[in-house]
Amino acid sequence: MNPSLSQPDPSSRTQHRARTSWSGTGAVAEPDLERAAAGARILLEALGVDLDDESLARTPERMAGSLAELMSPRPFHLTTFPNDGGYDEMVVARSIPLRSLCEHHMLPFVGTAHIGYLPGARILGLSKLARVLEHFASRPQVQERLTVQVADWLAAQLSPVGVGVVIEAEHLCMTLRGVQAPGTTTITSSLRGVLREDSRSRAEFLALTRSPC
Ligand SMILES: Nc1nc2c(ncn2[C@@H]2O[C@H](COP(=O)(O)OP(=O)(O)OP(=O)(O)O)[C@@H](O)[C@H]2O)c(=O)[nH]1
Ligand SMILES: [Zn+2]
Repeated sequence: MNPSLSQPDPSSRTQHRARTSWSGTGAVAEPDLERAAAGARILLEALGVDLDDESLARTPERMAGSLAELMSPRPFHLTTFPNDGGYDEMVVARSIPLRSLCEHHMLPFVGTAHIGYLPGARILGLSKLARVLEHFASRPQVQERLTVQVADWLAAQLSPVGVGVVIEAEHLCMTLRGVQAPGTTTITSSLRGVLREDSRSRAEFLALTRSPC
């Protein structure tokens, strides 16, 4: 397991690598783009696509590159600051855009996330709430696991009093194909600490994720 994702780091900046190698979390190894393009060519031809057309000639390479891009989290460092002011109310980043890849169909799911926490001794650089989402979204995923991974990571890295993650997403495998239920979105949530145990804190967090700007 990548130690930077499992252990709180005493320093305020922890580098998070773009690629990870452990199994069971949807993480992927370095891509072999040449082999991926060859595979995409076989797939498209088997599906009856004519790749002789000039416009499609490089489609296998583009397809391989696009999928690899959706599985490539950008590296980021964790930045935290001492909570000198003793801030003890909720910090919530709302409507963070999300794109990920359904691990069953390799089709995108897209939506928004609301991520918040009740600070303890340290506060988090705000952009890191979006960066950690992007980190775990950039791999073949299921929405439930993504939601839990973001909450677990924040709980482990920040030791906050509470953590809340709500994700609402449209799965193209459900809206464009298969059952074809356009407009359906799926909501998942993961709460830790006080946000899970205290009904008023939970209600406050969930209200903040819903209230108009
Ligand atoms: N729980 C969960 N299921 C997902 C997610 N993304 C896709 N799925 C579901 O994964 C399931 C895969 O089921 P299968 O029956 O093997 O696949 P399928 O025959 O293509 O199913 P249909 O989509 O119903 O046509 C489908 O029900 C998808 O809706 C997710 O993030 N979480
Ligand atoms: Zn799917």
